[in-house]
Amino acid sequence: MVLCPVLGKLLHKHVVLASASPRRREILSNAGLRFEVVPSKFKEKLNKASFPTPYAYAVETAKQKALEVASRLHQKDLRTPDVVIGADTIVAVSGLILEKPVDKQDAYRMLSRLNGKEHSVFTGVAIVHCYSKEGQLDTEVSEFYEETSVKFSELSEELLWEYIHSGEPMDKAGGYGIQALGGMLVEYVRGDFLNVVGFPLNHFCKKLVELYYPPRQGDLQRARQDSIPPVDTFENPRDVDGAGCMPVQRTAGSSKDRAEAGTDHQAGGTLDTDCNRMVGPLPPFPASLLELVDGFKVSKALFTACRLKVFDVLKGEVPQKAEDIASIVDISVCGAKRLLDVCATLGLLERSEREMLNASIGTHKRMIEMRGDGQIDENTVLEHKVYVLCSTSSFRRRGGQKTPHIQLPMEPFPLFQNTSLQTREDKLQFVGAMHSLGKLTTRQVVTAFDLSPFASACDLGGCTGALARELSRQYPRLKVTVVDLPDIIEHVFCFQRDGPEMARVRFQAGDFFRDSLPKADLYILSRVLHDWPDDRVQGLLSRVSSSCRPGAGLLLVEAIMDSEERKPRASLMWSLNSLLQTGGRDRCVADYRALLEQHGFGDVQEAPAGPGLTALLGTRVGQ
Ligand SMILES: Cc1cn([C@@H]2O[C@H](COP(=O)(O)OP(=O)(O)OP(=O)(O)O)[C@@H](O)[C@H]2O)c(=O)[nH]c1=O
Repeated sequence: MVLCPVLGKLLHKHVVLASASPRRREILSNAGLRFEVVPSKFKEKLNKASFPTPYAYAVETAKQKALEVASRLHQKDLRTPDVVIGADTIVAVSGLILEKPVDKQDAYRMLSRLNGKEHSVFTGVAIVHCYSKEGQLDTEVSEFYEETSVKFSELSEELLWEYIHSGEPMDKAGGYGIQALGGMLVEYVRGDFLNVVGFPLNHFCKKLVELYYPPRQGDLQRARQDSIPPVDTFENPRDVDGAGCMPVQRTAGSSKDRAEAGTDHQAGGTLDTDCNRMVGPLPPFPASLLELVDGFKVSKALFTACRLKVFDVLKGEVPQKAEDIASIVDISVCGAKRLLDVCATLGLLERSEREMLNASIGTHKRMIEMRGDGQIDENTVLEHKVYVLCSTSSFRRRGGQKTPHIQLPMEPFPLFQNTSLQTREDKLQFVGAMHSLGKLTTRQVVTAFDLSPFASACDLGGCTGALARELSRQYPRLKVTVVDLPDIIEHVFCFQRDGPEMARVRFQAGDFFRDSLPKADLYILSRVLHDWPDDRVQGLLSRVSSSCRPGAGLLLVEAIMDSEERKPRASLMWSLNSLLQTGGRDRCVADYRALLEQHGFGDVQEAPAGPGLTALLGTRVGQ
């Protein structure tokens, strides 16, 4: 159903309907929108004569209603909503604007004017997005109106009075309610019926599409004027979590469990009767695609090594140590080791013991240097933000000091403070990339161990909830809390479609280094620790450990290197990446085991968790 994802955009937002109209409430809740009702106190007394058209008046009134509620909630209750919806319905006939009648005589005057004539019903709507910036309310208002033509039959005086005495006209614009007794007065309607009732739902959905899925150039030509455009700009609906399309072959589980697990009509595979988990074929892992995606990092590493003149340093026959190379080319030892590791894996350098030898790239070096030396516009050729980060300067010591480690801002993870992730589009692209990457291995990660003994889980740094959704799907009794930075949680609605399994998933915006952690039986740190240097990892694990009761679990998932000698290329590239972005580093299994044990987790088990990933599960021992 195409409309669902549009309203789904508001799913994880605090939406307020600034209206006392029971009709508006019904129309929107019937459509599946979740919202709070806070009637507006704005007095509908704008000077009608000052508006060029009746609909301009309705739109302005709708806007003022919504803004009044937004600022009241912000000031008094200190709970700034994300979105406030305001609406105003008026009837326009022969240049006159009719609102709600003040008494029966007024209703009679209105109905008499409409008698036997065609009139217009306008509803103005304002969608106000609210942001709290340093205690101040900031708003972005989107507004529109819808017009519907309504024709009344010739009605007798007796009928009009009978209708007025029914009481129905009193709280309705123009003095009638088309959805009830007033329907008998109407000969025909041209346009959106719900617009007359009080809320133009169809236009509202189109507006949301416009706001949340701005059309791309090509789409504009394809989209028909009167249609709701396709809404899968971010993801193909088939690809949206919970929208798997393989038929279910069920072997066990009550219908309640199935409903809770969201397996009906949705996920592929079968239920494993032992632990209620879904089993079944996994989609193929796009290894070669990922290699292509990472291709730019490989060439960037090569260019960087060229520009730093690493190959010149190594052109003699004498092998050199990473420490010496670092000193000659003036980069940190840590950065040099990783860069040299990558070069060795790429066959650009030969390694002997802990030293490096030049390989045979000499004759091609000029060409490589030219390509890597400003001839390519990094921003235009490869619009990947990490690419820009991987510049030579990132490897250089800051301020000429001999620091043992590259210094980068790390308080907190500078995700959206990063200059390359400033616009909403950039952020969405980044969060989308993390979401898609995470989704590739969620099934393997959550089934690496049987997690059914746990009743609650907390996925720290769980991003858009891809893993949480799979956990909930696989373990129908598990309640999952996802903790991530507000900048990420804000975008969850773009990537998560509502579904039964999401009913047991909760999102908590916060910084896991600082804010208190939710209580849970199982904590998960999936592909988190490699992003951080040792002191931060120690701090985080100690916080997790003190939140755990004895018997609680800690699941670590990482692209763990086999050993110092056998490092898969992907791990090395990630290692370089996390060094440049957050100062993190890769660790081997023994390192992670030691970390778990040091923080009170025993009985550490190890299992593969998808291509290149290893999962470690430790159990908190008694204090
Ligand atoms: C023509 C027509 C109107 N209405 C109702 O008329 C009120 C308009 O007044 P409003 O000022 O836009 O809204 P309100 O009810 O005062 O609520 P609020 O949004 O708080 O100002 C709304 O209720 C509408 O449904 C019907 O129920 N059926 C109809 O056929």
